[in-house]
Amino acid sequence: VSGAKKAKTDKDDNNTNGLATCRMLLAELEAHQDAWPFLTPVNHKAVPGYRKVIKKPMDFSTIREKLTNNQYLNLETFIVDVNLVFENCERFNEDDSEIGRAGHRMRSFFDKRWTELLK
Ligand SMILES: Cc1nnc(-c2cnn(C)c2N)n1CCCn1ccnc1
Repeated sequence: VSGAKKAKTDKDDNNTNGLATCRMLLAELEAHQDAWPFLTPVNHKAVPGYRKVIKKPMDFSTIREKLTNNQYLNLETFIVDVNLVFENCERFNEDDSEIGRAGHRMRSFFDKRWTELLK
């Protein structure tokens, strides 16, 4: 029937809810040379104090899992989790430390990229 409403899928509309942008941004984060501290969950059994201090652990593999399981409503909810990775890092690590510096470099890379993509 002409004019029948087609089911809306994000394949049809360019980048519905920004999920294609999320996939692009996450791939860039995972590939970044300073991503190494953030690729997998912090092993809280091996890191004294981590579980007590960091109430909401987050890392890039968990974000990847959530994206794959369609757990992000839109770009905003994705950005909340990415920023959580960097907030946790700043809370637990000295600015003047290997991991602390990696976190600052990753945060400024992410801020630059998503603002570029959203322009
Ligand atoms: C992320 C992150 N924030 N703090 C840590 C960490 C892990 N151990 N210690 C003493 C920390 N301060 N991490 C995870 C870093 C994961 N890592 C460490 C070496 N290779 C990966």
